Amino acid sequence: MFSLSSTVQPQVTVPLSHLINAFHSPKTTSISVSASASQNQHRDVVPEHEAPGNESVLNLRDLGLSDLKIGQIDQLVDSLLPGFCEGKSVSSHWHTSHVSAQSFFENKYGYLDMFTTLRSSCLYRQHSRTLKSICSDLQYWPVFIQSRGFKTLKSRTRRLQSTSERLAETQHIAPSFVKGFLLRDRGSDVESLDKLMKTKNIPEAHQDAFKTGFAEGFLKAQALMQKTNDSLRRTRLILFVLLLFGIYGLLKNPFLSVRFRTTTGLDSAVDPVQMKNVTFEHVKGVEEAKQELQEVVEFLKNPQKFTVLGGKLPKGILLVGPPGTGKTLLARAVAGEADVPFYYASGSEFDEMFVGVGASRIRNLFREAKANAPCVIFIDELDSVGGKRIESPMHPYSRQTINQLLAEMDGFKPNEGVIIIGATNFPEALDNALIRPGRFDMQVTVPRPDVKGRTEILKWYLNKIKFDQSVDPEIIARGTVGFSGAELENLVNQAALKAAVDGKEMVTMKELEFSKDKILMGPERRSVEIDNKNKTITAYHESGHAIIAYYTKDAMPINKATIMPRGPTLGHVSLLPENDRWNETRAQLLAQMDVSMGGRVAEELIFGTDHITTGASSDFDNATKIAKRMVTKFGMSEKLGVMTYSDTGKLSPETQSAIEQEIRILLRDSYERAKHILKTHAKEHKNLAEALLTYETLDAKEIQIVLEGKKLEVR
Ligand SMILES: Nc1ncnc2c1ncn2[C@@H]1O[C@H](COP(=O)(O)OP(=O)(O)OP(=O)(O)O)[C@@H](O)[C@H]1O
Ligand SMILES: [Zn+2]
Repeated sequence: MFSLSSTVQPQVTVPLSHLINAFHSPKTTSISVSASASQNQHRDVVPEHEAPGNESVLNLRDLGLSDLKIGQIDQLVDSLLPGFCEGKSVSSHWHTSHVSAQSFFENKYGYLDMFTTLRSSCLYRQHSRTLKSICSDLQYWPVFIQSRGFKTLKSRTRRLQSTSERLAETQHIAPSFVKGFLLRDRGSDVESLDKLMKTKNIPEAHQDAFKTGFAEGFLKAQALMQKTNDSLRRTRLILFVLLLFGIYGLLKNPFLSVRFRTTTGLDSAVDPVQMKNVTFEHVKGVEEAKQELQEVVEFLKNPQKFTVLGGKLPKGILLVGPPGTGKTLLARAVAGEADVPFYYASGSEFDEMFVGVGASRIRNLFREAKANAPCVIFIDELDSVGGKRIESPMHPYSRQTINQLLAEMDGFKPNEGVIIIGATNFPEALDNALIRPGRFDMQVTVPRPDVKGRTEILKWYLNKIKFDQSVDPEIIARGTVGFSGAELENLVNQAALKAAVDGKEMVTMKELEFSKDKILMGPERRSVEIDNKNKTITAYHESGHAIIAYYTKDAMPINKATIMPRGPTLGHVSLLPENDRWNETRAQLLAQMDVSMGGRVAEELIFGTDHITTGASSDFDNATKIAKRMVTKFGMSEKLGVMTYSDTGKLSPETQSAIEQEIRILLRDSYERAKHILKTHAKEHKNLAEALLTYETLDAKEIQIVLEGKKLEVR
């Protein structure tokens, strides 16, 4: 509430000239309001004794009114000077100015005119050239900043004050927030109300009322304004920071967003990782690769040793091998063995749609690495950055990226201590420039592990879980030809999960076999309902394979037989090679064909020719492939001789039919051999099929027991 107490009379003596001066708007400052104009309304007005020019300028702040609301001032003025507000000369101006905005632009649009603001600031005067260009750029932007909240009486008083002192500046009416910045540090020349009343001879009787009135209003307004001021300050700060960002962005790079992306993407690319915890101990089954990389480790540990002898080590090493064989692990182990920083980057990170982004990432990566030499830079999927697909519309800047990589590799000396290790699954896809001497000139093959390697890898990962002593990693290794290190790790993990699900305390062979089959053939399909007739057919079919494998000298040993549906199959028999087979003999190939034929032969012998099923198609596929290779590739047919026939479609019709003839004979003979074995061992065949119907799955030992005519222990 802003009201003067009722004791205050309307004819209170007020320093009118001061009030008038204080309420003057910029444009009326020069108009001197003579005391006589209002003399007839107030009897005790102190006469104007000072000329306007000499009079010390007084404003609302001097009176402690700087935070009063407009309405409250009106009220105050009205109670102090009844009829004053009706006076045309001053009051009309007052009313107009507090409803209108700071500028015509703002009045019209309700937004700040940013450009006028900038132009009117002293910043603009100091850095006129830079800001002028920004202004001219900015004005085409459809950005307006809402100015709500800036129009306070405080800012108006400041304006009044600065106006009286620097009239010229007020020609450009700057919004209050800029004014605020400009006037913020000015020293206050506020005189105390006491001093003021003394110098202006306010009668003592009215001094208290005068003070109380002002104090009340001041406090009230202060509380109301506090909130506005806080948000005002915050908004000022935000706007200022945004403005600085904008200016920085414009000066630095027109592609502001790209710039930010680059930096964030790059950070992850150049963060070195100290790989002390990974050593060659952790990489199993790739002994040759480890040996070749050992000298790189020596070099990183002691570069001087190599420099003294004048030896040059390759700058780049290319690890080539199928996915999951441990290439990344090997590169980490090199850094770990030498105890140097390891920089990991994936080739696909450098593949960017924007000009120069990939190249600049490479530049940064190498700059960072060189500063921390000796170290290892590892670029995974090198083919995606160093591939041959130049000028592809999907990767318009890949050429730039390759060039940058080449330039960086040429840019440091061989003995500087930076070793670049690249990894790829397709060395053929690499740009030739990358694999010439001086770049990735050393190739290390990381193949799929052999049976010995697989055993080692399985042992390594089995040691990380709880497993039963009966587990024989070698048996699993033998049955996982072609598995990579990553797949073997997965196999052990799946077995551990299976054991946990089944509530077992340890992983046994059963879980390991289970997860092997799951990876090889897909998950079991227990939910599939198979009728007894089909089950019986499957049991005899699978037993047929097993019997042939068991009684054929050169066939692989049986590992397991099952009639549990899995993936697309209804059952299967798995055989285990004793070793990885690098070479196969004619007898071995024929034995494989015979085992394949065993399924169909069994169906025919047991259920009759009319009841054979479609279930043998993949067996025939397999047998036919072997026969065809024997004839056309391995020179194992007497009739066609030791000659290879690569493109059978281009051969003469005679040769083609001769090949077909030979394949047919091989298959027919194989079928007959299988028939002979199954007829001979009909009893064992029946026993095995019935055991399968009872137990669903039989392992090698159990099959042997059944075939020896012994009884299986009840499980
Ligand atoms: N020889 C191995 N010895 C031990 N663990 C291995 C081996 N090979 C692979 N692994 C396991 O498999 C994981 C994946 O291997 P890694 O990432 O090194 O393969 P990669 O050859 O780099 O594959 P990609 O070509 O897909 O990048 C490794 O982290 C490790 O746990
Ligand atoms: Zn079959």
